[in-house]
Amino acid sequence: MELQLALDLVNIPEAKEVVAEVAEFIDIVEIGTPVVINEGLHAVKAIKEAFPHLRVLADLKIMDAGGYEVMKASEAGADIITVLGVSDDSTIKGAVAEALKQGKQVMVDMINVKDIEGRAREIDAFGVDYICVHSGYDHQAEGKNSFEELAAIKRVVKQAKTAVAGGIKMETLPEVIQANPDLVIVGGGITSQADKKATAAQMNELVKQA
Ligand SMILES: O=C([C@H](O)CO)[C@H](O)[C@H](O)COP(=O)(O)O
Repeated sequence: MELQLALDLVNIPEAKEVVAEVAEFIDIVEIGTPVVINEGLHAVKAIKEAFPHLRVLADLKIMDAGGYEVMKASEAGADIITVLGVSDDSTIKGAVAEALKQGKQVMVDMINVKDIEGRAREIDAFGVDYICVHSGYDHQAEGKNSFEELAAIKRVVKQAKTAVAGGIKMETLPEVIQANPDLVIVGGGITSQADKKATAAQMNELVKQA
């Protein structure tokens, strides 16, 4: 099981500071959608250059032009790029084809997908690398999480790795780990803590034991 740190509410210098603090305890660093909106793909480039040993995920949440956007994120140094599960099949297939060409990986974010099992089964057949269930900020504000959805994709996904994101904290991490995803994604659960390094270290220990 691996741990991904999501950076959402920072600029490039702040992102570098946080990653420097926790780098030894994470496998993947995510340049979150708000960071890409504010800073562009420069943020991906800056983090990859500063931390070449870490895999960098560009959370573009691609909805259209899958091949082109995967190409641009790849040029910036992203190792993994996100595409939305609600997007057209052709968008996901285009993203996968381009990622294969570039030696990169595609993660499908299932945010707001209604038929999680059915869509995960379809998307798994497209050859994506990760399928991620995700409670976004707006869902989290309504007290929701994606833990049941994780169990649902675990039932049907045969080829892709499974991932879970959205509001995961130290207190909820054991429940998440029990469902046995391949990748756990944590943003605020680390970045909002006074001691980010200690929190990332504890989370890493739990994740690696699983
Ligand atoms: O993808 C995310 C969200 O939609 C904002 O772009 C976050 O990276 C993801 O939810 C993980 O962050 P936390 O919910 O703070 O753990």
